[in-house]
Amino acid sequence: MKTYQLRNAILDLLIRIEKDQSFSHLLIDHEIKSGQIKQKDEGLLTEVVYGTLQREMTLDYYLDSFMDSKKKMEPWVRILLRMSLYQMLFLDKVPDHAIIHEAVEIAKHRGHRGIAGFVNGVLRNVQRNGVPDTALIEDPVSRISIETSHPKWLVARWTAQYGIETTKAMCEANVNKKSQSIRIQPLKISREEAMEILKEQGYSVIPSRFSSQGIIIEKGNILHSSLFKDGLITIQDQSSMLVAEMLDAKPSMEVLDACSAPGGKATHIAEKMENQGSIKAYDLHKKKVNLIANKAKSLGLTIIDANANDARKLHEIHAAESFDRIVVDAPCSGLGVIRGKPEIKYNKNENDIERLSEIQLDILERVAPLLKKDGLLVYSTCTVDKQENEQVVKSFIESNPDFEVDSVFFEKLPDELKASQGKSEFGLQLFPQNFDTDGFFLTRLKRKK
Ligand SMILES: C[S@@+](CC[C@H](N)C(=O)[O-])C[C@H]1O[C@@H](n2cnc3c(N)ncnc32)[C@H](O)[C@@H]1O
Repeated sequence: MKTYQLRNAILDLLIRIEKDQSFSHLLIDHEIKSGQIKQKDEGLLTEVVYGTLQREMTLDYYLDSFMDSKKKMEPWVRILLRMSLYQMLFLDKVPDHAIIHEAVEIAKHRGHRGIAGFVNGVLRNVQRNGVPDTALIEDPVSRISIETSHPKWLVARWTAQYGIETTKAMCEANVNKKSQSIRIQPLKISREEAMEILKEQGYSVIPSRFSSQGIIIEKGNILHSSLFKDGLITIQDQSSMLVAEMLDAKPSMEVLDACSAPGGKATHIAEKMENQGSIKAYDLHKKKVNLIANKAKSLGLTIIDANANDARKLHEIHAAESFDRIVVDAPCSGLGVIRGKPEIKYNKNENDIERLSEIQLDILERVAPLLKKDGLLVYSTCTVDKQENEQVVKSFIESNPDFEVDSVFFEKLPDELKASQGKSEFGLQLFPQNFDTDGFFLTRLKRKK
């Protein structure tokens, strides 16, 4: 694919993401799987699409200093300017003059000579004069907001919860790359064998410190590995692997996964149970239930029974005290996975957090009676917001005195997490800046005897 066509494809993707409010990672995966993009171009496509989205507010701040903000502009022209500027400022793969030349060509074909001239003018201006110095923004919250492209309300909220230094580190981590991680299917392959094969296939890999099944991919796109195609591994963030590690489900146990799709944690738990016992997996959305069944099938796991249902209604079909283990991997704002899904930071608001925290508590309250006495329940989210995490657990414990945060949970954590900044009496908060993981919260509750 010529670079001009590649950049046109990138522009198309960015336009679709903005117009349809689509998830970037799904569209990128779809584009790559469509076979339209050469393997050698995948890296650049992914980098420019993610990078442009990640840095959108910063790029707009720069662009607005070169343009009359009242000038009406078609949305695709701004997106073209953003992606060109992103490449000029944050990538050193292509010289500026080539980036500007291609942007002008695209503008000419999509629009007309006038637009091409405008695009040329703005980008040449940046090339000549550089961009404004954000260090001059005095208010620290506004500065972090512009420099790391996070909405101001979010920076202010995190600052109130964690302080300015942690917030700055978190926002900076969110605009930088994270390594991919995978989990082996231990009933089919050992971690050592998988790592050997991956090295032979040209990947750079290291073992995860958080799960004996985890491998971190430092270089290479795992979607192309035969291990993935053969169902020997599954893609999962290291933080998510902690859920099954901490659930401590044994073969032959009865397990409930109340919010299960697409089945990342349910399949991990089934592997830990050596595919013996039973896992009842539910998700509110019917069409997502297939994802659980397909994932289980591809990994050769048969103990997962996946069905559509509302976690808040499971007491209608399951008797009280019928499960040894329960997982509530709750629907959440996703503010911990901004690195992989940058649109989240622009689309979510404080009302969403409020609404979600009520749903999370409701799910916990309704599912909890299904746990046997002395049983364990893991509550987790992929967000860093205290209201969805610590606050939910605190409220739950206050109104359910037969449950307590299990002290053994803290003893079982990997050593470096035991001493980590995110530990509190309610559980463990992982931040994206600390261990190359997603932002993730988990805790383990025990039902007293
Ligand atoms: C964080 S995701 C779960 C991820 C999954 N545990 C995994 O590891 O692959 C939360 C899931 O909860 C589902 N959900 C939302 N509200 C629900 C409800 N009231 N009952 C059951 N599932 C719900 C969503 O459809 C979503 O798939």
